[in-house]
Amino acid sequence: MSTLELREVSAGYRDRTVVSGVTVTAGRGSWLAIIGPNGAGKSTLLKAVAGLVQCTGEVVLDGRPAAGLGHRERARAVGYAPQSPELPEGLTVTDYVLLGRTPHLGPLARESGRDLRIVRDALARLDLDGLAGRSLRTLSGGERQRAVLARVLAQQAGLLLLDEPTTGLDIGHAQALLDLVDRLRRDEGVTVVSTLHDLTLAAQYADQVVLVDQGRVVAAGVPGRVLTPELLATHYDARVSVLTAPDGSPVVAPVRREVVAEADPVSEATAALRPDSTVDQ
Ligand SMILES: Nc1ncnc2c1ncn2[C@@H]1O[C@H](COP(=O)(O)OP(=O)(O)OP(=O)(O)O)[C@@H](O)[C@H]1O
Repeated sequence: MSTLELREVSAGYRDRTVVSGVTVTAGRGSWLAIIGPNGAGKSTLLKAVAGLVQCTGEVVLDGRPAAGLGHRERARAVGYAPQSPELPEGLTVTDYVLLGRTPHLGPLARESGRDLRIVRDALARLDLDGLAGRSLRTLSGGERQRAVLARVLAQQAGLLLLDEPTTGLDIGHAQALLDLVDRLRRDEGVTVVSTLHDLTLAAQYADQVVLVDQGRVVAAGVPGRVLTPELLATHYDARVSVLTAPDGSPVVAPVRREVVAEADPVSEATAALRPDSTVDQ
């Protein structure tokens, strides 16, 4: 299982750097949540760890520079679930989840009984056994999202990179998924790095939160240190209160802008026409 260290990692696209100088460590079995406003560079940072965008600095897995790992070795070590995956056409859910076993297959690339058992287990864990034979194309958004996560689980990597894993999931499936990932890290020491827009969920599941704005880490630490009304106002331009859940974790509650009642000329005119609107002198 994996410890992840990022040392001064910068990454981007063509000539544009969108992540700059990120240094952070996620210990074995820990959960690191990357938060930040839209376009801050969260997905790009995950892609840099997955080896999908060019980056400078060092990505170190269990003390070994990831750049030195072969393609299959890196795929066995790192499971990545993108935010908006492009799903291959014409595959059933089972065939798709089997793709997660690709880095483990032998030279003849035939899956074994063990691979099939792992796939069935991943499908069951994500409540997909009833959809195993369905074409991917016919799944709802939330079902597709769960299929993507089942593929990543079937990969059995020591480091999971989950980009907005609860997108499109109802609250029950979102909780079930985060609970499942939480069990994996507690029972099997899997290390989790996820982006999460739901800051309350980030506070509940992550033991370390990193706030990224314009590609740079602007705050990091335990959820209670990072999820403050001041930091969220500065970096998200958001009005929030931070409450405390019964288990002591922070709950980030948006605060609606106060609506100042304005005189409504149309209702005033209508009221004036009603017979009972005349005021006794
Ligand atoms: N393939 C790409 N080519 C060029 N620029 C890109 C590409 N992908 C992302 N960007 C740009 O990089 C910046 C960071 O994008 P990124 O997707 O990492 O942000 P994010 O924090 O994950 O945002 P969100 O919360 O909206 O998902 C954005 O300005 C985005 O437009």
